[in-house]
Amino acid sequence: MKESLGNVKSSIRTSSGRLCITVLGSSAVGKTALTVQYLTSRFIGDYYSGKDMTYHHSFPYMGGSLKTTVDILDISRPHDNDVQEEDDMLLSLDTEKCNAFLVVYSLTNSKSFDRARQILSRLPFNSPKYLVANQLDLQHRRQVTRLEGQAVADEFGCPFDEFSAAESLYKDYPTQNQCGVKIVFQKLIRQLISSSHILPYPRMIRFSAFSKILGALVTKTRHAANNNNNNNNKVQKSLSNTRKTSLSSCSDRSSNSSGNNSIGSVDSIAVLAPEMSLLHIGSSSSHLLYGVKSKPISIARQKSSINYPSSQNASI
Ligand SMILES: Nc1nc2c(ncn2[C@@H]2O[C@H](COP(=O)(O)OP(=O)(O)OP(=O)(O)O)[C@@H](O)[C@H]2O)c(=O)[nH]1
Repeated sequence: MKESLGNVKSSIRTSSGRLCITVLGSSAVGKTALTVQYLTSRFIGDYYSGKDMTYHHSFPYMGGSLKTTVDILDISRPHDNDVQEEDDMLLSLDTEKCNAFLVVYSLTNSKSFDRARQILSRLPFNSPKYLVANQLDLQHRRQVTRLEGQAVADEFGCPFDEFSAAESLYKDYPTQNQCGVKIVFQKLIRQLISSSHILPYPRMIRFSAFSKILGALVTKTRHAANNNNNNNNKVQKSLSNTRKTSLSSCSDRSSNSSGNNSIGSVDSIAVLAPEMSLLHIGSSSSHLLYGVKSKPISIARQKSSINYPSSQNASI
């Protein structure tokens, strides 16, 4: 038991700073089965119990134009005695971290329902949560009614549903629950995205603003180069000043083999960096940079031959 709780703590802590869904509940309620059902659309039936698992899940959003990685922590509870240590750990969770919780009980087991209620009462108030009753295919062994489940969910202000992780095996339970497991996880991830610092790309950088600035700079520099060297030196000086304020994360992807520092090479992006720095919010900058890369840079390439990797190669 101690070993398992040790795993619980370290799993939740190592995932800090990333989007994370933690699946909690009593032993054998189907936490692993639901997680595997979401990730693979399959019910496997027999899972190794006694080990916490972390699944790294790539989640597309904004119509597939962006992706984020979500850790799904499946906390194993091989035994249900000694809940005190788990409670302490839940109470100590940092409310600032990006954690959402899926609390699971089996509708065939009233003790697991009581435990789910306790867990909900110990979770950070503002974290996204979902209460799920599993094993809906085992209606004949039901010990907890749907109304009871709904009442607890209402008490903690979270959504509630009844599912069967074995939905691919059992087709004879209410059809509104088909694909339900997927919807639960997707709702939680969307809530996490909107409550984290990952801001949608289209609101953050405007295509027209980007191309206007780039166009103005290209024109200005050509003009300066054609007229005289003094003016050109001024432009170069302003570029180097601006470069100091640029995003440091630009540097790793902006190397130019020719070493050319003129407009149209690395400095074009450095000049644009003050605009881009609007996007540089907290730990989520890599996601935002992904948004910056996807369209505007291909435009920049058309106008000024910047040699950047294509947006398909951009990683988050
Ligand atoms: N009939 C049915 N069986 C299920 C369902 N979900 C899980 N099971 C079975 O219940 C058992 C326990 O499932 P797990 O997913 O391992 O449960 P867990 O909550 O992860 O258990 P621990 O790892 O011990 O904490 C397995 O034998 C599953 O096959 C379901 O929706 N319907």
